Amino acid sequence: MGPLPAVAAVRVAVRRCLGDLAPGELVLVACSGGADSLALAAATAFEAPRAGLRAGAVTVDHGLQPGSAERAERLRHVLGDLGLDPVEVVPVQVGAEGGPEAAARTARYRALDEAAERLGAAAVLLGHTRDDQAETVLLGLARGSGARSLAGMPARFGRYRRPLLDVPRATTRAACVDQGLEPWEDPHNADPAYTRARIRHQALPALEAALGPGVSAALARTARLLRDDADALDAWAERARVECVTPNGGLDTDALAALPPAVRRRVLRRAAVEAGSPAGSLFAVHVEAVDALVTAWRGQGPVQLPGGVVAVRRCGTLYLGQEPPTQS
Ligand SMILES: Nc1ncnc2c1ncn2[C@@H]1O[C@H](COP(=O)(O)OP(=O)(O)OP(=O)(O)O)[C@@H](O)[C@H]1O
Repeated sequence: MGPLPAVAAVRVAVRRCLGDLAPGELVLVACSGGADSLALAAATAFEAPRAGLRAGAVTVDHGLQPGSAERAERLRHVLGDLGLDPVEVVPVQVGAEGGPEAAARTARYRALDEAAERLGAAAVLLGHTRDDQAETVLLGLARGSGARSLAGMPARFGRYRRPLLDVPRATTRAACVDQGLEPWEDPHNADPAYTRARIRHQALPALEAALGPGVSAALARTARLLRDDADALDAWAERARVECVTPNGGLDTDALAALPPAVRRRVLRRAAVEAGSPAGSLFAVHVEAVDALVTAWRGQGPVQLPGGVVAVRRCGTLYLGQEPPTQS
């Protein structure tokens, strides 16, 4: 008898994701002990050896909840019993910058990066599912984000891979039950103090009740479509930017004005980031203010951007830098 459907679905997703790795390479599963990454760990332990790969796991102990160290040790044994080797528990210190969730994420990725370097891993697998992707898109919609944000999480970035982006959370849960695995339920995931939890437990169920089932799948599909669109627009903007650059390092406002707004805003955003504006602090309002120097010019003064960057228009040229250029 073959594996049960949920177990098979997770394994197929993992098999597809590992196809390009060379025999003998090490793949690490980032496992929190939750249903998604536990099902991912079990599937990787099964699939990797069949592809000639080695499979290990890393679990990061954020130390934020009582008993987290003991839980991590128990998980180490569960992962070892699945056949993963090595299995590492990495304790981290979580700072405060950007709020508790962002600080935990920063500490986690740093620990995962270090473990991957130290162990020489070719890939690190994350357990984000189709439902996580839908939640990300809904969050972006609620914030009025552009295509890049609505494109959600990429299936790959650097050494990281997300094999389960097309797999529903219900399937990872069923896969755990079918294999006798007991996932840990992070109380934060149900805590309405967190936006993500409210999206998961209130917003998406309300949408499904009003619009019918399939909303999560549709949102994840939107992410896939918008990723292609955003990639195409980014490539267009990169070519357009080169054509807008003036001999003295500014941007020609006539050339900018001739671009479609979606392309122009990307050119301006990129120019601001290159001038030293941190990408994470540069919002649509900032880019729109710079855009007004091009498309709604009425002699307005410099635009201040995060990171001390200033955008200023002089004689048909837009300059972005730490200091406005001296008048010539
Ligand atoms: N403490 C951790 N140690 C290792 N990897 C982690 C940890 N927390 C999260 N991850 C990785 O990041 C992914 C997404 O994290 P997120 O916090 O959304 O998931 P979770 O609900 O805690 O766990 P899961 O996704 O396993 O159900 C996890 O699937 C896992 O691959």
